[in-house]
Amino acid sequence: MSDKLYIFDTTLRDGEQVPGCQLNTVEKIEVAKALESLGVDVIEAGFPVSSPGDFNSVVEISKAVTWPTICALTRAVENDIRVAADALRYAKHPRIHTGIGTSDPHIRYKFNSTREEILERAVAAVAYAKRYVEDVQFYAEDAGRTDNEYLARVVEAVIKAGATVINIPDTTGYCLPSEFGAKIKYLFDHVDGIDKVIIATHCHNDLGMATANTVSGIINGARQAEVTINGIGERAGNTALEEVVMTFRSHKELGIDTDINATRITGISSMVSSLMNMPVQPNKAIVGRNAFAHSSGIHQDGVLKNRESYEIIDPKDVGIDENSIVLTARSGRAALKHRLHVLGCELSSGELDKAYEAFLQLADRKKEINDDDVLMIAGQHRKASSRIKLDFLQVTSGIKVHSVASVGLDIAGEKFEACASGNGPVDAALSAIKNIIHRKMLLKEFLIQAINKGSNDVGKVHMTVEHEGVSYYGFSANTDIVAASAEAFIDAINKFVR
Ligand SMILES: CC(=O)SCCNC(=O)CCNC(=O)[C@H](O)C(C)(C)COP(=O)(O)OP(=O)(O)OC[C@H]1O[C@@H](n2cnc3c(N)ncnc32)[C@H](O)[C@@H]1OP(=O)(O)O
Ligand SMILES: CC(C)C(=O)C(=O)O
Repeated sequence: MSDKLYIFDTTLRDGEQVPGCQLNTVEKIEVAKALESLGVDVIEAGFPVSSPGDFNSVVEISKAVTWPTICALTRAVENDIRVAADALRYAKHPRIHTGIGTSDPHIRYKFNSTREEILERAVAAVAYAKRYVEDVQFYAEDAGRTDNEYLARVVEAVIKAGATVINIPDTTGYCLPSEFGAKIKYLFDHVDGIDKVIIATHCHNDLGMATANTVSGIINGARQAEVTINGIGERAGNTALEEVVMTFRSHKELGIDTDINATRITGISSMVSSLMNMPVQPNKAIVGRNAFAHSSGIHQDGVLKNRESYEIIDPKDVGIDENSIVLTARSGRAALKHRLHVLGCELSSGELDKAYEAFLQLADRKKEINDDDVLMIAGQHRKASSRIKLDFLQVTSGIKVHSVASVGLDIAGEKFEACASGNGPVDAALSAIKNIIHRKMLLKEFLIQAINKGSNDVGKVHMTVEHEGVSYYGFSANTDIVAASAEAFIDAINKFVR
């Protein structure tokens, strides 16, 4: 039996505070429903007093969502709490999240106050919120930099006032994981009544330690993790939901788990990223596009032999069909062979060696080799066993000059050469080929496509050549589109010349 870790998602409150990430009510409902399907326990839907739009979003999310608790944030201010309670009136499980800064910098600079006064305001806010809802969560803002002894006094007092959940935020992302874990342990060791409430972590990522701090807090007794999808949030962001969930799924020996349906993680990550115009960095844990991509030969070989060589999570567990083997100049034969196999091309080991040489030459010119490139390389091997092969091709063309091509063909081991001019380089090259192959041939279809973007890219040529009333298809791909056209023409001719 695992201990349950409650997931409190604040994508729609702390995440939405980020400049450019604001969502309208319809979009927020869409995210809230996705969070519900994901299996989060609490959705922090907004800060109702902050604007009529945010108030309305909390109202509508409360109506739209059934299972999760709906939480609304307030300051330790009576009007904030009244407005939050009003916004939550349709929630099936409402929670008011109230609190105040408890660190010395907050007390001195933000509030120009004293520890005693702040303690009294904290208790009063919780007691006031209790008039409206049973479930009251208290946050000690900047708890990460709050003196532990004082923090323990505040926590004990708000528990006595009726708080059901106590949130210990590392608001400025300052703590070390050991320090944050020790803080949570200190509270468990020094606060009367702490066993009656749930302790929550709410860590920011200013030093890149949000997830580490959250995990450390949970190992030391916290049972609610406050997180956002993709880790979005103020400044460097909040703890990422996907990282916490998958840490506990990966470390079963910790005996802690969530109710999250992790196979929905990738889908909701893309949804939030696109609705909030917030791209996910490619190397982001779990949800970055490279999180399950292997691009170096040694890793690819290892993963192809057994996924677990380089993967601690099965991509299917987070909603990705399969990992990806990205072909680059750092890939080896194992990866190329695998891709060829997936594309239906089986090569002998000698052929694979040759294909690999061609692959490396192309990979040094292009950043990434895609399936069309691989097919092109495999196609070159088909060409190698063809009767007619292109031996050489030279073309001159330009503006206000005639295009001229000279072509050399190898036909069953015998060499032939011819020249021709044309109204463009492709026309000249094809005419030169016709001057060697004396057959009636009609070019019926001719299509050139760039495979990707960029002037260094490979061009694909598809061609249909009619001979004696029958159409023959020819294909080639080459970074030189005139060469690709000549090769596609020869590919088609090879199909009717014996
Ligand atoms: C760490 C966090 O993420 S906390 C949540 C942060 N999110 C937001 O701030 C977004 C929503 N905020 C808002 O819309 C506005 O700031 C409002 C509506 C809350 C307040 O607006 P204003 O009344 O114009 O105040 P303003 O934003 O300028 O200043 C904040 C005031 O709240 C006080 N305050 C800040 N936190 C708290 C708190 N937890 N409890 C009580 N008072 C607080 C400040 O001391 C300051 O008071 P002062 O004006 O007496 O000095
Ligand atoms: C309001 C609190 C929970 C917060 O967002 C923080 O301290 O970062």
